[in-house]
Amino acid sequence: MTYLEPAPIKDKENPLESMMSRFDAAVKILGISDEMYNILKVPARQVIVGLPVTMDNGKIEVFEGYRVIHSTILGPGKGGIRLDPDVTLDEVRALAAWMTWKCAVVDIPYGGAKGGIACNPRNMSAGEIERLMRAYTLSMLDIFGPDKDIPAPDMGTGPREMAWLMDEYSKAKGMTVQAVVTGKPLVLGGSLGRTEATGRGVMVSALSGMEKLKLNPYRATAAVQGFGNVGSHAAALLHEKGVSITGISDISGAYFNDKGIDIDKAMAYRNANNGTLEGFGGAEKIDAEELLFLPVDLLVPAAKEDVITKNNAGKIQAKLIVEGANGPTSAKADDIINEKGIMVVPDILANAGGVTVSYFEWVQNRIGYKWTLDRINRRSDRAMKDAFNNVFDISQKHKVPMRLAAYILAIDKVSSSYKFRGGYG
Ligand SMILES: NC(=O)C1=CN([C@@H]2O[C@H](COP(=O)(O)OP(=O)(O)OC[C@H]3O[C@@H](n4cnc5c(N)ncnc54)[C@H](OP(=O)(O)O)[C@@H]3O)[C@@H](O)[C@H]2O)C=CC1
Ligand SMILES: O=C(O)CCC(=O)C(=O)O
Repeated sequence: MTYLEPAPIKDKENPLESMMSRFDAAVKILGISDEMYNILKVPARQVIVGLPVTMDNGKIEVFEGYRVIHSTILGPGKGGIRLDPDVTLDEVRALAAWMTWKCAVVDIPYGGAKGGIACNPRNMSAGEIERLMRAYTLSMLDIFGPDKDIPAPDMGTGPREMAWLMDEYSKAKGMTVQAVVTGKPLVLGGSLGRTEATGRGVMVSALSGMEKLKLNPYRATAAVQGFGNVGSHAAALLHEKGVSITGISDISGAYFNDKGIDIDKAMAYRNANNGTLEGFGGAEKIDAEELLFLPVDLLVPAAKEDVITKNNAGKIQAKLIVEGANGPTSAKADDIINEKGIMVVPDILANAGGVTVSYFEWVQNRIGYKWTLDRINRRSDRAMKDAFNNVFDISQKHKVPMRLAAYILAIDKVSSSYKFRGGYG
């Protein structure tokens, strides 16, 4: 085959390599042409910007920001913005491609995009973050747009940052443009249910997986890595469905209680404690990585990518892994996990509840109407359940794990849409 070479990769387990390795495997099963392979592989647009920001001490610091639009074949680019010191262009490229596949898996009319700024929001004041977000938005004025590319929250960002983005974009355009961004505060056109949406989709995926494995949620135990937007809501909603959450973690470490952790208490503690679980008294503090190896039925990695690797996958005891984070399992760990017979509901399916409700937010902004929470939850639960069943059926048909099945579904959909549209230039 005459495939374009991927960008040089220093770290052998980086997320772009992991994404490409699954993409390659699915492409082989689908028998996609070399030309289509290259069309789907190379991002449609990659933007790198320098962002000078006046810090509180009066000095100017320059941050590097990225936006990658992987594909607009199914619709406008869609994907969150990440603030994290580890952000790199390769990471954003992988995350953007995952958005393309994710939107195709849950059947929403979007392409895939992602943004990131290399910075440490934990060490920045609200004012510094606001100036950074506004600078980023101004530098992306020609990229963003309700019909072009619609950002949303990801690690390190939430409704507050989306409000600043909407405001800056709207001022530059001379009118209020709600639909340019999703995950906004409710008063600015945010949607009911968006805050919990990703965690809720994780819960629906976990219950669907448990059903296939004949695990009773009322007798099941779970460990959740990451206690931010995705992890904390996933833990709370699983707890509500009867699952005993025996392990949780954030950057401060991991916390274990074999009788089950009171998740409401943990959330209240974190909210009152500057966003961290440090010092949480409802559980014993254990080594952070040990959380992955706890004797639980369900493991939900909901922090960041490449936490499950070839070096530690062998120690996982869970029967079911539901990926709340994007790319938490490196491609090199897949075989080990598959050999152990662990069922994995992959990221591009399991965490798609967030973008699904983002899509509902965008629809509501465009029709100028608000839906009830009940309507939103029913529709997103159904979208998640349908997507789970579609992926499960493909995995049975091709006798492949759920991850590969999800890529097959997505790549088939995007490539056939491209063929119908034509216009190869
Ligand atoms: N927000 C969304 O709607 C969606 C998010 N995702 C993905 O889910 C993941 C989490 O995102 P989100 O919840 O929004 O991000 P948040 O920033 O809200 O939360 C991230 C959480 O992970 C914790 N964390 C970071 N590094 C580690 C580590 N090494 N070990 C344990 N915990 C760690 C953070 O701890 P601390 O707070 O102490 O820093 C925090 O609790 C990301 O992969 C994101 O791409 C996917 C789909 C949608
Ligand atoms: O809500 C969205 O539009 C995107 C969320 C996101 O970044 C993701 O699913 O990884």
